[in-house]
Amino acid sequence: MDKLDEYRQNIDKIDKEMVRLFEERMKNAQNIGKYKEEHGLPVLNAGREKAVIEKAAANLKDKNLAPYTEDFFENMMRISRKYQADNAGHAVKIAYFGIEGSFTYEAVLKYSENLLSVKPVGCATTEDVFRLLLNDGADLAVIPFENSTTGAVVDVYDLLCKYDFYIKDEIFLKVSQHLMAKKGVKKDEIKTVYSHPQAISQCKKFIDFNGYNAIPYLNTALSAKFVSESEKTDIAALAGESAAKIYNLDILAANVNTDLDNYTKFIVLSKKFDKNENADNNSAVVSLDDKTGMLYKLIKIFKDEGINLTKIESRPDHKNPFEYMFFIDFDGNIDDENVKNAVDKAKEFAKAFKYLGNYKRRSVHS
Ligand SMILES: O=C(O)C(=O)C[C@]1(C(=O)O)C=C[C@@H](O)C=C1
Repeated sequence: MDKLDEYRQNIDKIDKEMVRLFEERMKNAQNIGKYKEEHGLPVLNAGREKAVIEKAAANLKDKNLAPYTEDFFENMMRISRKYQADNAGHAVKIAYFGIEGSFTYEAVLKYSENLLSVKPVGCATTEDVFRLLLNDGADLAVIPFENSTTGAVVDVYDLLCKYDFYIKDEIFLKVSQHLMAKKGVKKDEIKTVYSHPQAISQCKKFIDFNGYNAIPYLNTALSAKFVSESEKTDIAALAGESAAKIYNLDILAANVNTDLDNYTKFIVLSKKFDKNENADNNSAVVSLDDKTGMLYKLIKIFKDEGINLTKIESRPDHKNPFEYMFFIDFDGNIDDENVKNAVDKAKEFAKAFKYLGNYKRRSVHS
């Protein structure tokens, strides 16, 4: 028996023992999952995960293995969470854009800190997310809406007009893009980078400086997966840190987005309108007749009710070329008398007025 066979035999024995321990661990995770469901506790416990990872690293004899151990435990607890959610009786199904490791997936995790069991369901395109919610394949949907560097995620604005869903909440996430490639690939070998068009725009300076050929891809995490599965060694992806971990890629350059304070706002969509007494922000989309002073008159409705209009974003009206729809946000709860009045008056005044929801305003620090 040569040395290779001997090492492999050792590994086989270790794996057998690991499978036994894995099964035992998963059994306990399942019990914890049941307990949490019965006691109304969320599956994700970020504090506990941090403590588990720190304890595992502290137990190492060879400290060089610390980053690998952290990776190993992070992944194991991700699997454990998924198992808990898969076994839960009442998990909230959340449709989201992308696959595990996408920024939207991170947003779902952040949102699920406040929920009991959550089953994230990944979708390849933003419209697939809307379709899944429409066809009862999900209870809620999470979708990117606006980025602090590149602005509106325009197709989502258009989909909000096409489908009749309500915005139920918003989630802010700091977005850091990293250049990542297969293990062993050097940065100077890279010629082509793949990513979502928004990520490509966010990293434009870095791409231009390095002379990369940038190819748009469906999603940041999908581009990372594509790179990990490709035979090519001159390609890289632009994606987040968790995508690098999940798809086993090396980060060759970190934080390559032009604007380092780069945030994305995600919205949570629901089919039904739920009243929320803490809600203090309204969204609507309005179209107006193409006549002098119409926008002024719309704004005046809110001013006269003493309501702060916090956003106006115009988007082309696809049914009427070179006419525009106005996406507006305004303060207040829909049960406030002045908000009700303003909405009623705006509905009467506008050519079309679609109320998009009443939810709690969050900030990049929340
Ligand atoms: O300890 C818990 O609360 C668990 O649910 C178990 C576990 C784990 O696998 O260790 C899984 C998910 C939590 O986010 C934290 C830890």
